[in-house]
Amino acid sequence: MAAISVAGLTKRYGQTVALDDLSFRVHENEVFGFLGPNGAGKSTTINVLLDFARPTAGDVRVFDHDAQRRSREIRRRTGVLPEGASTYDRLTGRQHLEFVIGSKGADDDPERLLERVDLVDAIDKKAGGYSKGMSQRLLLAMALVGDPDLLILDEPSTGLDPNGAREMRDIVREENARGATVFFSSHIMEQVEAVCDRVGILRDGEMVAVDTVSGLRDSVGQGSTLHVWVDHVDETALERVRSTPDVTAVTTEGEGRGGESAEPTIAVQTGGAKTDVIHAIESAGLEVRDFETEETSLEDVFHAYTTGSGSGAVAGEGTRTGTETDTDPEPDTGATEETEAGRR
Ligand SMILES: Nc1ncnc2c1ncn2[C@@H]1O[C@H](COP(=O)(O)OP(=O)(O)OP(=O)(O)O)[C@@H](O)[C@H]1O
Repeated sequence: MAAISVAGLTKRYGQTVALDDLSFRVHENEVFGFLGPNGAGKSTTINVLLDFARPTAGDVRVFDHDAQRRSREIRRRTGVLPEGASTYDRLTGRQHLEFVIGSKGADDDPERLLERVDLVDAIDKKAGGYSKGMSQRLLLAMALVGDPDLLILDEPSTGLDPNGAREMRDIVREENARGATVFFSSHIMEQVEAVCDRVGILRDGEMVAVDTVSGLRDSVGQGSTLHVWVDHVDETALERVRSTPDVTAVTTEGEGRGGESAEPTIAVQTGGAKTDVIHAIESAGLEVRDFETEETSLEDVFHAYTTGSGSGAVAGEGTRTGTETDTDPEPDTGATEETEAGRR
């Protein structure tokens, strides 16, 4: 059973198509990174998963429950850190947590939750006096109440300093080790790369790629870039490098490292053996002074897919097949349609 199954999801706001026939699955107990530029439709997708926005068309299931008809059950099993959520100035950290614990019928200890996010010292201080990062830590603690089966984190590192961001990643890993599925929406590549098993890239309401980070790297066809510093460059050497297996692009740079030396550089994009490239250069009589490899970053992959140069592969995906039916006869009336406040 998939933790999240989205099939043919379209969401329109008037003339705006926020989501366009979107389909993807998140497996149980995976950390799934949901990436996309501003306005791609990430928050809209999350709002539909939690029934804060109703789809125009499509089938959306969380733990095999229909997202509209079984939203109460889904929300009970889900911890959410919504993008742009704020805390209540007049309530303390403890009171925030007690409210969530009570409304979920959980029995967590607020002190233990705040220890996890390194905020226990401020447990009885009013959130109005919290810094942005402290508020974000409190919101993360609120999402952890009741050991949810699914954690939905929308831009969770907003307002966090590098230490806070690292702690947040540690918590994602701990939650995942406990058995939780984590749906991690962000446009910060490093965060996603550090914790996610698979990544989906959304562009203009469409999923343009779903794969592991390394699979996505391969799919943009760049492999890695080998920078080779040489004594001089000539056409014979470049031609030999171009005809080396798995080399996809060869460029030269006149400046050496730091810009002050005259050492020219050959930059080679290759999915194959680096030694083949070095041999090709040396066989043309050039002296190789140094070389280094630059892996394609997820940022490069993101750029390729969100600016139109990606290959558009959606790996390991498939829309839901079969004839699952939702058995809940009681439609949940707790939905708040399309309101920002409804996400909190
Ligand atoms: N309540 C709404 N009413 C009208 N249009 C909306 C509403 N919510 C979202 N949209 C539009 O839907 C599209 C997708 O927005 P969404 O907030 O889902 O994107 P996002 O990927 O979360 O962006 P960001 O990274 O900036 O948070 C945008 O064009 C946005 O303007």
